[in-house]
Amino acid sequence: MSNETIYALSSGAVPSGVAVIRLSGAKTRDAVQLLTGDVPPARRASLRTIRLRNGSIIDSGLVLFFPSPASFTGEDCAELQMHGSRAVINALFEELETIDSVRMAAEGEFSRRAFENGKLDLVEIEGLADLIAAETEMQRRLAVEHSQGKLSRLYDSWAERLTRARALIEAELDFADEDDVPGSVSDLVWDDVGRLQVEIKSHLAHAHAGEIIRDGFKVVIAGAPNAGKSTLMNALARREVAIVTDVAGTTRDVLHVDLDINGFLVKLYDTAGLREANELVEQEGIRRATQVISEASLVLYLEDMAEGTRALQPIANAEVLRIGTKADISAGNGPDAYDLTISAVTDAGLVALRAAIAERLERQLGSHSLAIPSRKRQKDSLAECLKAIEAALVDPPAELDIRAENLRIAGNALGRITGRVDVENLLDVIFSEFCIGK
Ligand SMILES: Nc1nc2c(c(=O)[nH]1)N(C=O)[C@@H](CNc1ccc(C(=O)N[C@@H](CCC(=O)O)C(=O)O)cc1)CN2
Ligand SMILES: Nc1nc2c(ncn2[C@@H]2O[C@H](COP(=O)(O)OP(=O)(O)OP(=O)(O)O)[C@@H](O)[C@H]2O)c(=O)[nH]1
Repeated sequence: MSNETIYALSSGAVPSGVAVIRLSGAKTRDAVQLLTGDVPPARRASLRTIRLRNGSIIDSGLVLFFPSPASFTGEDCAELQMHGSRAVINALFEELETIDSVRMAAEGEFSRRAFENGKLDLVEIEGLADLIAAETEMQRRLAVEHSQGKLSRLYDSWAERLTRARALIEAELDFADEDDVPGSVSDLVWDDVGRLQVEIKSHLAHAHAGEIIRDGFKVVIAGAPNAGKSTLMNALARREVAIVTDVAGTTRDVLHVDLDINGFLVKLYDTAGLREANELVEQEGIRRATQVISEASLVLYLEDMAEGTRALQPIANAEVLRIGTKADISAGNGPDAYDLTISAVTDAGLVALRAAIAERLERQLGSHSLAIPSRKRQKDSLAECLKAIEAALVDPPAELDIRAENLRIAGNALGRITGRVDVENLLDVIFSEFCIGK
């Protein structure tokens, strides 16, 4: 596979002002020569006319050549920066297809080659995928942290400590008879493994924050029919996402919008009004509402202050904000009955509500660095690492060779996160997340 040269459109949707077509592989130099008549000086943007073999002009563009190994993939790479029209790109691609062992890249194939050539590790690759998908400021910051190797360096340093510990234990095993490895060496080893255990535990405890930043903070609007749930959803989304009527039981399906609150992704859900329903569709709606409420990080529990109608209690493991609605027509039982009162008609209370969501979110996240895991894959391997360390430290201690074996298992779990240890079966899953051209 890797002796083929790949190409793809790496910039966004066409038409665009400029389109970047990337090439990587052994035939890159030949392809550039064929298209432009020469190979421009390394890493310098050079304006060239790009032609078909028969001499007719496709377009003029900037051409960059990155000789191996100093390129994104580590192979010979080139970029053709052309006018971003479908016709220009099609003509260029057709010409590239005529070159032997040059073909269109698959999703993530450039990044995969960068990984295979040791340019990026798996955490950096995942960070890059997250960076490309980032929509909010905090997602961007987290992704930058990952893509720049901050997390990888931490895992590598932990893996090194485990290796050092094992080396010292092996020495103790080898020289046990000779009595020349002082007992205190082994004490130092286990002290450090103990400290490592504490560090990994605390790191893992922050995974939840990483997941919330990457995947979003789930906020669910719940309450009795007609409480004003869909109206609030529309007001927060600033568009008509949900149907609003004065018919109780209008919302059936769970509706969803993404909000950006203080740079955090907030996933907001509108649910069917909670009541004893006889009708099948509404019952199903309520079942779905109950389900999403149970997964929420924060529930906005709405009550129409004019009606004072009490909904069925939602089943929330999450924090609940009690919100009195329709403040323009009723003050209800007074503000004390609610955490907040709002009116979607006058917009009263909406700024305070956004601030309250942000406050709950930031409180649930806690404040710490962004060198934290954000994916289940990372979390699972860290948990595995921790389990093996625990086994190595269990009291009363096991035989020394068994303890050393547990340290080896722990180190491998860390190595799998960065991809330095057997991960072949994971690669297809990870790289399929990318778009073509990355
Ligand atoms: N035009 C263009 N812009 C781009 C990219 C690109 O590929 N092309 N990138 C693509 O993601 C990002 C920048 N990331 C890059 C990362 C490494 C290398 C690279 O050539 N690395 C070599 C040389 C390093 C050096 O000279 O300092 C290497 O690592 O050996 C290039 C781009 C964003 N902007
Ligand atoms: N005066 C006033 N009316 C409101 C306000 N918010 C919603 N309403 C009205 O209350 C009625 C019900 O609003 P919806 O947003 O559909 O209520 P819901 O809770 O989504 O209702 P279901 O989908 O049936 O569960 C509509 O007629 C809205 O126009 C408000 O702040 N003030």
